Amino acid sequence: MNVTVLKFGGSNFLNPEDFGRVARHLAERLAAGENKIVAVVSAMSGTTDELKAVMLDVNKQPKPSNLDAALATGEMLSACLLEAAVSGLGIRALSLNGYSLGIRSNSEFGRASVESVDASPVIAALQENDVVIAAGGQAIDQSGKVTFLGRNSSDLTAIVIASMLGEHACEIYSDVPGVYTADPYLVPGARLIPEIAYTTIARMSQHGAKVLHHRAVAYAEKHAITIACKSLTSEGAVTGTIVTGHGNASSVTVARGTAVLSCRSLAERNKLRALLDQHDVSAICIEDNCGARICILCDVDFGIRLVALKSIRLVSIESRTAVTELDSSGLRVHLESDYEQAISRACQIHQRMYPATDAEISGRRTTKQRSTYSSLLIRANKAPENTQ
Ligand SMILES: Nc1ncnc2c1ncn2[C@@H]1O[C@H](COP(=O)(O)OP(=O)(O)O)[C@@H](O)[C@H]1O
Ligand SMILES: N[C@@H](CC(=O)OP(=O)(O)O)C(=O)O
Repeated sequence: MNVTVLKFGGSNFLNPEDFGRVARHLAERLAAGENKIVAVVSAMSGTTDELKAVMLDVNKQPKPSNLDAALATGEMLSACLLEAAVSGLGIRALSLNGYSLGIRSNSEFGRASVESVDASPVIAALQENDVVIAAGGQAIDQSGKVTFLGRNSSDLTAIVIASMLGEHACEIYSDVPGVYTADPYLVPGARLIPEIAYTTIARMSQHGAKVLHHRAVAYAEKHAITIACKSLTSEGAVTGTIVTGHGNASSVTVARGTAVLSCRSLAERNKLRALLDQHDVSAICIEDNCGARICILCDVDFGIRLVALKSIRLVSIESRTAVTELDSSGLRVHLESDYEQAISRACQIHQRMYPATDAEISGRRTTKQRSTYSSLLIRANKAPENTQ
């Protein structure tokens, strides 16, 4: 069966009307001759943070499995809303979620790893429907509990589904058309990279380039899946970057909310480093004269929980923004306590890498629109537009 696999990130869903916009794009693709479509969706922009905050309001230390089940509802709702929008256009559509997708993970709640896949539920759904919608970032463990695959992990779900269906390509839609030399919302003059190697984008992603998830990129490389990074505009889909085996570019990344852990000795820090590596948590040792420190760059909550589970005693944990320059000579990480300071530093580094024109320098940073949890619920209670 010839299947097109696409993923729509939370940045595509700022408002409930956006489900209709994505549904119309899927309808156009089918009308243009595509056979079957799997659309993987993320929670609406900002929803995962809001769900987490609500849970922590109710219980400061929820069971990890309980928290995962709550976070997964963000993507489950998006999948239901897209199913409603697509079927409202008269297209046969069905949504699946962690319980029904056929993706199994281990039980490392908070950032579980995919262990096995069974394509039969998705294939059965595709036989009966033209569009199958999958809730991203979730799976089930051995005991049937839903697990969360980590922040921004819907990309991983899309690549896993493409691979399980034997496809060699996956389209990832975001609010930017592709991978840039820096976050284009923060650094004026950031340049679009038309083709980039898996290893280069994976490193950028581990250091804060959210546009693609590094574990999704690693899975794509292992299973020879080409990723097309795209954006849905009023003129249709635009492709900005293709991720394949080639392409390199210097870049600067900004990762907000990284955790700097001060250990009691170098030996303890090395032990901690080994533990984080073993669980595939990106971290770097800080080599300076300020003691034995290590910085967790992604999966921060999961990393800190691991440390607590192993009863490793720390001197302190501090939050920092990490600014990383990546070029052919390797990478350098700068840690800043002030976010605005971190952005200025990123801009300076980028200006050194890619001297900008006056127009680019005077360009102002753009901000993103975020929806709120309460407005989401109020709007989701309204009848879908196209279901008369
Ligand atoms: N180097 C980069 N290239 C493109 N986008 C980047 C980069 N670094 C950070 N970003 C950010 O990644 C965002 C897209 O990722 P994300 O917010 O997770 O989108 P989605 O919800 O669609 O998955 C962009 O809006 C941009 O702010
Ligand atoms: N629940 C995930 C959803 C996800 O993957 O997000 P996105 O595709 O919008 O980066 C998160 O926000 O972490």
